[in-house]
Amino acid sequence: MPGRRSNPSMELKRGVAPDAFSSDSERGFEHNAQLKNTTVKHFIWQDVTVTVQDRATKQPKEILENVDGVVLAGEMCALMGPSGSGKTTLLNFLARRDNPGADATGIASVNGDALSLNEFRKMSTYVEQEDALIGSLTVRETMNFAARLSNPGLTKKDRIMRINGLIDSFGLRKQEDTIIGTPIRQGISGGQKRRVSVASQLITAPKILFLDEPTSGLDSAASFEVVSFIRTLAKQNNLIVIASIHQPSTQTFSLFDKLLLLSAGKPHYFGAVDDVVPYYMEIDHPVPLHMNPAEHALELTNKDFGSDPVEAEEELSKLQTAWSSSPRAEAISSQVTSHLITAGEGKTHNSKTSSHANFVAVTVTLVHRSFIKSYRDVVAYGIRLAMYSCLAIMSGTVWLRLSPAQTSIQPFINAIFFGASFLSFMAVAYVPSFLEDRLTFIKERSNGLYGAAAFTLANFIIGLPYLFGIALIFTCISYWLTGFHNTAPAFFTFVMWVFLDMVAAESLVVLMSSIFPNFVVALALTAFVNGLWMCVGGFLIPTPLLNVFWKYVFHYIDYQAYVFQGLLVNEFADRTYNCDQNCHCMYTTELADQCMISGKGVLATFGMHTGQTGTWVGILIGIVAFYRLLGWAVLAVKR
Ligand SMILES: Nc1ncnc2c1ncn2[C@@H]1O[C@H](COP(=O)(O)OP(=O)(O)OP(=O)(O)O)[C@@H](O)[C@H]1O
Repeated sequence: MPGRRSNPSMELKRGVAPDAFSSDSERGFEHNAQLKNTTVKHFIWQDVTVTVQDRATKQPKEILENVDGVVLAGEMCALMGPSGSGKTTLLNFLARRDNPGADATGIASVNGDALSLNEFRKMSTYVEQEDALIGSLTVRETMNFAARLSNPGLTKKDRIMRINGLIDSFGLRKQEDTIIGTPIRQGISGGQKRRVSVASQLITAPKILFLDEPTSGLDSAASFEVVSFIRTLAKQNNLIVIASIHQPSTQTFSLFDKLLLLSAGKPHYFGAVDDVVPYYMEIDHPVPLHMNPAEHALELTNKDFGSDPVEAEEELSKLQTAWSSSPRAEAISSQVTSHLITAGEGKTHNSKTSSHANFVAVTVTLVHRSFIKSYRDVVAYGIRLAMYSCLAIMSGTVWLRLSPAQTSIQPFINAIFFGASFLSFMAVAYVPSFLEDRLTFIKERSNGLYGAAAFTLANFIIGLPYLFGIALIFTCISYWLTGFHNTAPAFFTFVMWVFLDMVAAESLVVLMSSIFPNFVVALALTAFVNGLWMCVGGFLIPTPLLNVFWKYVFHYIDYQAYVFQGLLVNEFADRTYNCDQNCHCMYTTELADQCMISGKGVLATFGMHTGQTGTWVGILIGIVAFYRLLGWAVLAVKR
């Protein structure tokens, strides 16, 4: 119907919910058949109580007390309450997400069934408050990767159909090829980002949708728009939506069907949004004329800023008693109980068609996604490539065209040490990029998309070609400028050592940032550890002189030491250097009578011998594997 096509955002600004103005075909719902919920009739929770240990008194403290609720298919329920009232705690309980340090009791059931976590995860999804989107991907790519990660078994045709349906349903057609946005590249708006977040979670066709503050950070027009799109989809497909929400405008509030109002962990209202005004009338706290009922409810339950805390506490207690003793609360309680009793007649069956995420397919998808990110996002590798190129030019021009004379021996050694340790040191530039990827991983793992193994493997694989490229460019620039051993095998051996050095340095960054996922801490500790490796690596103090503690505890596990040794052997093993005109030799070797110094003799002063390159490469690969495996274990265990 081309004549009727309307611009959703314009309509929304005029305050019309999307379902009121556009047909299914216009908004892409004909592609969304898979979203239809035909199995889940209701979602119920009863007597939900969550206890934590009070930090001050060390006594158990209830942060949620006997909360009940029921949401039927096609309904949207808002969780509201002042800050700290327990909204997130309840949402986490309902969505069966971990809340470390909290003990929870109560029932949360789908059609009255106690589903296994696996079954429940398949039919529900949780959209976090903060968007876990990758800034350098376009809207369509984001949806595509979400589909591939959550449902690797889906055919390409089905995947494209689902994506098209959701892109249309969420009014993102015009932005489908726009990137989400990075700190240096403008992308889509905040409201559109929220829509992409929700849409990408819906690709798994969940029947129950949990949203943690879907409108946070948005202005009221954008909030209304986001909630409208969700409502339309929920109504069209009979989905259950439960969303915590802060201070909705009257318009946004009216898009919800039900409200659960909490204060200090206790219920203050549960029921239809339309009944909020009558309820407050019944308890003698009528909503003032022209006032937003949501605002009124929040004002009554928020006593944080009252002048008299004791009076405020009493007032709150009266309001809570008014609710718990009201016939409405009783009706809800019996409705919940009756739903639970009648359950079991029609057991829930998971209608989702997705197969279990296949490890190889998921890893390939993650590598593909990281690849796009790595070439579009200069922070990931672009800046580092530029930095290492500058470093190579600097190193090559500082140690410029060293002659094969004995006076060049020390500068050669210095150039090797500088190259090996500074390259390792500068790997800290990878910390921000890894922390960003880790955050995406944490959020996607919480939604059951993939685990630490796939993430670790993909992260390792995607780094290799870039690190090899950096090693090659660094060597190409600096190798001949400095005048290192001029043979092809020596050149490629140099590339290999620089590459292995960078792989090990990046693995260390991954390990440190996994243990301490904080930018400053990870950066400081990685720099500290690299500083330690520099000290005990054999250059600043020859290994034979290093005291036993540092030698036996750290030197042998120092990846920089193997790189330094490898590069020294590569440079000196097959070269000779001229002594001065008077045949005074700085190093006495077997070639002294020819007024020359053998490179092997130089190595001997460092306590090094040739013929061990293979062993050192093996050890270095072992260290890389150790860092990566430990990093994987940390990610797997730490939640
Ligand atoms: N694991 C925990 N250990 C100790 N206290 C906790 C824990 N989880 C939540 N709390 C406390 O319980 C209370 C409710 O927290 P919750 O995050 O659910 O509130 P909220 O309504 O979502 O708040 P906001 O709107 O500010 O996000 C807060 O006082 C919080 O500090």
